[in-house]
Amino acid sequence: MSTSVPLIVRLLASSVSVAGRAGKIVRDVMSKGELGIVEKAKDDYQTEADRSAQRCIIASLSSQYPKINIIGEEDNPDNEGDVCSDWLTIDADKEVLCLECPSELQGIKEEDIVVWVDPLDGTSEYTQGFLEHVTVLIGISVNEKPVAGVIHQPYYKNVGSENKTGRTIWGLQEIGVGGFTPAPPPNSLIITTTRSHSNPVVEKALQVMNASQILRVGGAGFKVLQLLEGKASVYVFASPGCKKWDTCAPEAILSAAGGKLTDILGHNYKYGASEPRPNKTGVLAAVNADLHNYALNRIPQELKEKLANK
Ligand SMILES: Nc1ncnc2c1ncn2[C@@H]1O[C@H](COP(=O)(O)O)[C@@H](O)[C@H]1OP(=O)(O)O
Ligand SMILES: [Mg+2]
Ligand SMILES: [Mg+2]
Ligand SMILES: [Mg+2]
Repeated sequence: MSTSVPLIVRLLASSVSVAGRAGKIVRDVMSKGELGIVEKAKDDYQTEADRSAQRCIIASLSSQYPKINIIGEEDNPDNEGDVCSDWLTIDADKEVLCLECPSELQGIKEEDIVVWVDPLDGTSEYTQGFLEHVTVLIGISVNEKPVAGVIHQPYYKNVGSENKTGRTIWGLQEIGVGGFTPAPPPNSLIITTTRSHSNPVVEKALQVMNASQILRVGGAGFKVLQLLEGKASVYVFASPGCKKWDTCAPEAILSAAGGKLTDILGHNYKYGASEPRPNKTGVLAAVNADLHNYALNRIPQELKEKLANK
């Protein structure tokens, strides 16, 4: 791959390709039927697909970009078993390689980059058969800010080309987004939120929204896709359950599309390598600032303080 292409663009193009390869591993594990489910903690599962997809992504990216700090959700899967040679993916998406590089990212070096990998977002839904909710997330942050990202949806049904399963959405700050058709938010207020990690505080933050509909689906990636495609207006999750790998890629793509992802108090998360992994103060996201503002102002101060002081 020509190194005349700026690093951040090459890395995004590599991430698009390897996310697709990881998505195939996710499908292959499911079709083999041996999920190898491990309960890491209460309501927190990991399957062979999570482990193998992460090994594929981290081995592929670190072989090409050895000085980038890559942080994955699954603890040290590379210590368990090797990486199959046909998982190693070093090609790069041709369309993305042609993208312009944002001016402020031209001189970025590998040491400036932290990549947050969620090899399988929506593990609960994966084990329960809600396969459309499953995504592979690769978030690229520079100096603690999410600047680019990939959401791959392994089970997306491409209408018209039945044999091609899956799609890959990407975003690059200042340049834009690709891999899908953006759509405006719905006419009435539709909220998207968790289906597998709710609690009374999460429910309270939903009630105050005065929404016409509440969609309960799995995965941070899938919810942000709903915002981008106009299926929901706001993503509200007043819980510390999500981690940096859940939100880095979705935030980068949403921001590149003109949207906003913050915590429940309206503050931005930082994505430096030393940041605490949990997003302690929840997730609030919308495809434009007006909807984000509306939702932020609907949440009562005491609920914000409850989350902030947990
Ligand atoms: N309480 C929790 N324990 C573990 N993971 C959580 C929890 N809450 C949220 N997550 C992670 O954030 C994602 C979005 O949350 P939800 O699906 O509940 O809306 C989940 O798919 C899961 O990611 P993952 O599936 O990668 O472990
Ligand atoms: Mg998990
Ligand atoms: Mg996740
Ligand atoms: Mg995961």
